Amino acid sequence: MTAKIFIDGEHGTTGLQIRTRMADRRDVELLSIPEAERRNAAMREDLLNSADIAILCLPDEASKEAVTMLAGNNNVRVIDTSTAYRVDPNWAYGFAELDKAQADKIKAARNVANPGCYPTGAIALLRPLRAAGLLPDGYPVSVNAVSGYTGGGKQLIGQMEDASREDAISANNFLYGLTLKHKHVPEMKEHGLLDRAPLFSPSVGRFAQGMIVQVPLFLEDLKDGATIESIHSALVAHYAGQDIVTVVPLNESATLARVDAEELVNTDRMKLFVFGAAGSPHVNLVALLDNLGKGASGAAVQNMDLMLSA
Ligand SMILES: NC(=O)C1=CN([C@@H]2O[C@H](COP(=O)(O)OP(=O)(O)OC[C@H]3O[C@@H](n4cnc5c(N)ncnc54)[C@H](OP(=O)(O)O)[C@@H]3O)[C@@H](O)[C@H]2O)C=CC1
Ligand SMILES: CC(=O)N[C@@H](CCC(=O)OP(=O)(O)O)C(=O)O
Repeated sequence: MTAKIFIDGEHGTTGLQIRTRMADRRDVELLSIPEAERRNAAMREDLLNSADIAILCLPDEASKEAVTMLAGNNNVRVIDTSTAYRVDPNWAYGFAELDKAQADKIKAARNVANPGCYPTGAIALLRPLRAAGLLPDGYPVSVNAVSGYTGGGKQLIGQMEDASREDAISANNFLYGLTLKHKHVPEMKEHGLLDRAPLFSPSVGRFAQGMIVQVPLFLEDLKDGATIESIHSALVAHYAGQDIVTVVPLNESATLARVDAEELVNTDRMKLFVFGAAGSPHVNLVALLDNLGKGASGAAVQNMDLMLSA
């Protein structure tokens, strides 16, 4: 039996990429809304309630509205790509590699909150170190990141690509979130198992897709005896047995002169690096991903596949 999938927001950036990923699939039937009707609430409600899985690719408020439209219908499972439910205990967090039990939680879940792009990188780096006891309580975590401009959806894409717009952005690289209150901070804290909110500073570059997330650490403030090798080993052990998140060997990362934010564009994978010289007091943890791949649409399709495999 083919599963019926409705992508609410299918004509937006994340929705379109999910549609593209499903284009050749015979095991799913895509229910579709014409672009001109994308905000037609009655049509959306009808399609949402006709699906086996609804994938919400909408702003937070519209996602909440969609969930309300599904109230009382126990037949529809939901994957939400917005920020609305990512720290809600009633929703499974859609990062399958979070720990050994998470993929099964997603398989069995009625509602799945797809992770944010930046948190995917940050949590991937931090959670294994917290779980292994290497990152002590109270450690002041900083997360610095750069995203391709598609991370800001249709609005930012227009501002970056159409110089004739009144609100066009001419910068090639800019910092934002300057109040340090980005909507992804609670999610990083919760699923990174942190006891203090991380200091998160995001930025955007003039490239469409791609992302680098950095977490610099001072070894002398970690658990006694923590080294670049023990940190790397904790990541390797955590991600053993799957092929979506790769931990780059230390001898390989030691030879690199640079990390290209676009290296994994149009893939659904993520690479993790541990940089630093032997004997140095500092390490820099780095996650490399496509903000629209493992950071959004690729993860949504991975979660859908897990749910369909239940
Ligand atoms: N882009 C990325 O890298 C990532 C995005 N996300 C999340 O995915 C969600 C979608 O983002 P993104 O695809 O980037 O955004 P876009 O703005 O590109 O697309 C959103 C789509 O939703 C539609 N929409 C907006 N409001 C409503 C509404 N009330 N009813 C029906 N449709 C509506 C928009 O229509 P219209 O054109 O009329 O505005 C548009 O088609 C957001 O929650 C975002 O935070 C998550 C991870 C990464
Ligand atoms: C470059 C850019 O603007 N990025 C977005 C985050 C993109 C994303 O991950 O969306 P979610 O919030 O749904 O996770 C931002 O900082 O608001």
